Amino acid sequence: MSAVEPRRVIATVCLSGTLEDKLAAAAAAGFDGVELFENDLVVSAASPAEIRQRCADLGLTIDLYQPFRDFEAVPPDVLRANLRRAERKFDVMEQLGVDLVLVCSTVSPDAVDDDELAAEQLRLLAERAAARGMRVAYEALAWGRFVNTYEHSWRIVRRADHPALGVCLDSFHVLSRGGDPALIRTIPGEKLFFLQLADAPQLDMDVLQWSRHHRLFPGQGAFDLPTFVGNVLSTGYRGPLSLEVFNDVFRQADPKPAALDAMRSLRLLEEQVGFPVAAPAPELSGHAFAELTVDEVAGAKLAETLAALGFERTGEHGSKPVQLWEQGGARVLLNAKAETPGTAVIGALAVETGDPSSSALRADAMHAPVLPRTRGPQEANLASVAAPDGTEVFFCSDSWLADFSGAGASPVPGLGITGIDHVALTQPFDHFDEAALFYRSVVGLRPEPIAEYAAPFGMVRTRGVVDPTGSVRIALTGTLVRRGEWAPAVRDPQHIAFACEDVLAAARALRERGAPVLRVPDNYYDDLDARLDLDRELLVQLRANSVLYDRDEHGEYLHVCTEILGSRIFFELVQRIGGYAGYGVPNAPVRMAAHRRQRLAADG
Ligand SMILES: O=C(O)c1ccc(O)c(O)c1
Ligand SMILES: [Mg+2]
Repeated sequence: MSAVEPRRVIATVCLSGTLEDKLAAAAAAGFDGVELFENDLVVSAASPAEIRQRCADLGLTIDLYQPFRDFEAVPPDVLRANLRRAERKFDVMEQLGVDLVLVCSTVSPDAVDDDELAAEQLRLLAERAAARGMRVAYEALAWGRFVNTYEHSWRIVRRADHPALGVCLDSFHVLSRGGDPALIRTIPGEKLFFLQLADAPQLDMDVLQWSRHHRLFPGQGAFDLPTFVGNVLSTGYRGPLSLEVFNDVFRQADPKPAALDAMRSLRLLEEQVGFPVAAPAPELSGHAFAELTVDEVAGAKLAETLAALGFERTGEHGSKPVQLWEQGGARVLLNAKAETPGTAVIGALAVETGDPSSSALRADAMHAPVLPRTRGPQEANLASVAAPDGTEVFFCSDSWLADFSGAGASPVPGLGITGIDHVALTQPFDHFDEAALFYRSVVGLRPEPIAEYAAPFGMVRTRGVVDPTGSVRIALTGTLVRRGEWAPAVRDPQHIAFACEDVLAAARALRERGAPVLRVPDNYYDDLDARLDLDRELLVQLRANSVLYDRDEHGEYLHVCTEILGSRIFFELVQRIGGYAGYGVPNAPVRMAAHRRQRLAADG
């Protein structure tokens, strides 16, 4: 693979805002250039020359002007009008300083199914473009009326045989139709004028709707983009890698973080196809700790619950109001820095890496800069970055423990907790796909398949991101849409799930200790019995102790939750038997409804 970095380009359609917002965001994220969408220019008060200057000031080139639609295979009078329209657009392009225009395959009722005519007319267009020092890239839309595969667009371009006419490849149009990207290798690289990249979730729907609403940045969906791009690069193509993502959420999202999300996706893709990377993600060996940001009141409640769970308060931070609680390999920090009464949120999570400084380098290369931090002279130098939802992610070896001193014995015996199994973060709507990509590209976790389910307060999806050895797990949850003000009594709950050797025994002990265990209704156990035909005695025990149960093809999962503590935290004890790989997703709606009952009862 070439050691030369590719040009990184983003289509203005990917981002929200006016053209000024989009250009500023693209430049701030480090893009080299943009595909300028006509709509963005038409609504702008700036002249094309001013837009050109603005881009130059930001260090951006305009790599493509688009789209030009419904040009080819038309009767003579329509052709005349289309050529006139094209000349007007060439005028605009001249002022913009852009020499490449994208022409999409026609969807017009005026067009006829005639490749010879299409090629002849595109050749005419290419001649007009060439006379002005410009070129035309012809793109097969997946829903094009006659031309809807890249092979077909290439046949027409070959037939037209003009140096100013080439193909624009768009991964969405190829992969959404199940096209074979290997045939791309038969196109000479110099006839590939442009490469547009988009991923998408695997949906069974009309391809135009799929494309206009659901595209994702590479690495966020189900398409095999590394293979696709590998094929393109093998032709000798060395033009830009350009993101063209039509997505309803991104169109409304703050363009600055959206552009960073886009840039991360491109960097990850570059790595996957063999471009040099600044720093590979080092191996991880587990969760070092989870830190809860609390106020005094919620902090006391959480401390009490941790004690009931058998945690020991083993230390105090040397210079900050932070307590360390431990059991087995599980470590929780309570940081009493919150000012809002009742606050209890996951402020930070920490992963153990053999090489914290490489992890920090990796994060920086993936556009997640290390956060500034104040520390005392003797304290460990911990690097952390901000996840899209604001959670701080630390990279640690075990030296951080030296910052804590003093110890206290637990008032009650431990409950067989061995470590943190996973940290579950409810993502603000708009940040779900961005978060999965963040953990993948910055931290080196692998996204698992998305589970989608109906919950009391909306359709919800959950996706785990896990390191290759399964030692670090983060469960991301989010709603599919967010409309209106109606909301559950607990907004965006978060939890820490502790791995436990015997959840039933632990649940029994918790009940005896009067710990705030979440009550699970009888209907759930009746349904469990109907669905899974569990052993009688096991079912009795689960029911008596409010323990939830699930199984998959690998094994079984027992879990028990506490009530919500403070604003949005609960703890969970989980027991994986025989390689169960999930998070008890079928039980999530039961838990959500139970937490609402608990909250309403407490408020009531
Ligand atoms: O949806 C469209 O119309 C459209 C326009 C231009 C493109 O490059 C594309 O892939 C789709
Ligand atoms: Mg396209």
